[in-house]
Amino acid sequence: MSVRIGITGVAGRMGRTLVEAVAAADGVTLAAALERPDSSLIGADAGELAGLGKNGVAVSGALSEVIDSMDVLIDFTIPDATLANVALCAEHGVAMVIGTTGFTARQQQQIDDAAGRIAVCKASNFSTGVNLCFKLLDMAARVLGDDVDIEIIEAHHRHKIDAPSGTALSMGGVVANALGRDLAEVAIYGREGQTGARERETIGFATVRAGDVVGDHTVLFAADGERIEITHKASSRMSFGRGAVRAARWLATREPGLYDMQDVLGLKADRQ
Ligand SMILES: NC(=O)C1=CN([C@@H]2O[C@H](COP(=O)(O)OP(=O)(O)OC[C@H]3O[C@@H](n4cnc5c(N)ncnc54)[C@H](OP(=O)(O)O)[C@@H]3O)[C@@H](O)[C@H]2O)C=CC1
Ligand SMILES: O=C(O)C1=N[C@H](C(=O)O)C[C@H](O)C1
Repeated sequence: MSVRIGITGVAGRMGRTLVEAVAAADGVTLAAALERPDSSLIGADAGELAGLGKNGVAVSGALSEVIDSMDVLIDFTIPDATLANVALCAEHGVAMVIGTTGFTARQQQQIDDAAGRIAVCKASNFSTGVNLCFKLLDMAARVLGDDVDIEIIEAHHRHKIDAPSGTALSMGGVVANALGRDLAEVAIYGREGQTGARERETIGFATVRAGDVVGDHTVLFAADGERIEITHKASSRMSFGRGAVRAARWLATREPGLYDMQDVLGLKADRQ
């Protein structure tokens, strides 16, 4: 059985990549493509928009009109749009893959609540490499403990609207958790002026926005006399697109609940 997929934000950088990723994957069909209701692209062919040639799927401006044609909605848009889609998907029993970043704690709670009714796979980063890095970071933090200063540096393209990146925050969460620290208490989001000396337990974040950088992340563990850096560099959005489509296929047969890419890749021992 082919999993029927809807993609919203289809004219965006990730939306177009996702159309390409669905076309390249086995066991999935593009059932619907969505954009803002007021977009000039409503009615355009989604395949042409993605540079693949016509695929016969016209861009729609209303999820309510096409929702019953899909098993899973993939959403890489903006938080407000994603939340409106979460509510409709929960009503219609449609699973969701969520790649959007920049949610507030309150918005995240709304997603958690919806996951009581539908299967949701939400990840700040759908690439296999970044998810492997999460495991490496956990191991590094546990081994290095409180003997190192930890700093997280990320770089993205000039169009990115949220900072730090969702991935950087997830990486901070992984190392904080491994060290028994609360990220909300120890995170330092940038430094300026007379900051005073660094306190060991803090976790610093530095953000670069420039040009067309797809997504670079480095976590630096610095001790006296040696440094370890764990770095991931994405050079193509297909690394995220392929992962999101893999997650959609995996999600189609799951019970309601909140999952992430670690579940999809089998990296969580307790969910096998
Ligand atoms: N988890 C992961 O692996 C990854 C996550 N991301 C995240 O995905 C999100 C999107 O990134 P990116 O593709 O670069 O951003 P873009 O701005 O290129 O794309 C977002 C698209 O969503 C559209 N959109 C906005 N509101 C709506 C709406 N109500 N209904 C339908 N479409 C809507 C936008 O339209 P318009 O331009 O007209 O506003 C735009 O086409 C970001 O949060 C980013 O951080 C990105 C890459 C990987
Ligand atoms: O906006 C992007 O481009 C990306 N966003 C995600 C994030 O915020 O971590 C993932 C990836 O780094 C690209």
